[in-house]
Amino acid sequence: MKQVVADAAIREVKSDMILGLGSGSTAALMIKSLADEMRSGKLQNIKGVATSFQSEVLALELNIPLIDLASVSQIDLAIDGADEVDPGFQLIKGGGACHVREKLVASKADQLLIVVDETKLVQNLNLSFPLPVEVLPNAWKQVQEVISEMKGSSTLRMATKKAGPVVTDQGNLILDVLFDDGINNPKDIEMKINNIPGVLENGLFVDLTDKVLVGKIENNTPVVYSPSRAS
Ligand SMILES: O=C(CO)[C@H](O)[C@H](O)COP(=O)(O)O
Repeated sequence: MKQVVADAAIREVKSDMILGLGSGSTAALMIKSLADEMRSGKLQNIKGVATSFQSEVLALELNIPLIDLASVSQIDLAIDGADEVDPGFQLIKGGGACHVREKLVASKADQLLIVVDETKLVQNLNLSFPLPVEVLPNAWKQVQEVISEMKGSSTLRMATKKAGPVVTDQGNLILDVLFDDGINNPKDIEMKINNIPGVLENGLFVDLTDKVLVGKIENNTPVVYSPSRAS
């Protein structure tokens, strides 16, 4: 499912574009498909803007030319994965702890294209997938206390192949937050969390997404569709 949706995303790319290169497993497949199209000459003069150390390393390995976020005034198209997508195309991202740069790139892009498999579509955000919140290392406990006053329970994200917490590309920590009733007003929660001292950014992407491509299995065959945004 991820491969077909990654391939479908590349069909939206045109030569001479500056592209935001997302993070995560679906975005990684998209970056590989992009490299294939560039190698075959079907896409020319593409420049990528990485959203993470992961996408930067992959693009370098695949000889996709990169430019720094600070040196571009505008990005034509950003393609990225997501952890949850609601019917209004509001998102939770940051399962890979990359949401700070992902949001910077998405905000600078003319178009944000999200690539997911069907399991990521939800009616209400945050009922099962916790909202990632990037916090300064010495502020995590204090932020956790404020979030609990907002009726959110949070856990410090721990690394799996390192003792101790996950450290982001910016050198910060991640709190994964679940609200008792999920998130019904993403715009409000996004602002309230970002207003807590010590918070750098959270994984709510509000009113940024232009199009979603969804991969699903139909009659044992992976297919892609693009749902309409609910108003
Ligand atoms: O936001 C992200 C990383 O911070 C990813 O895009 C998100 O976690 C989806 O990843 P995957 O395609 O592996 O399911």
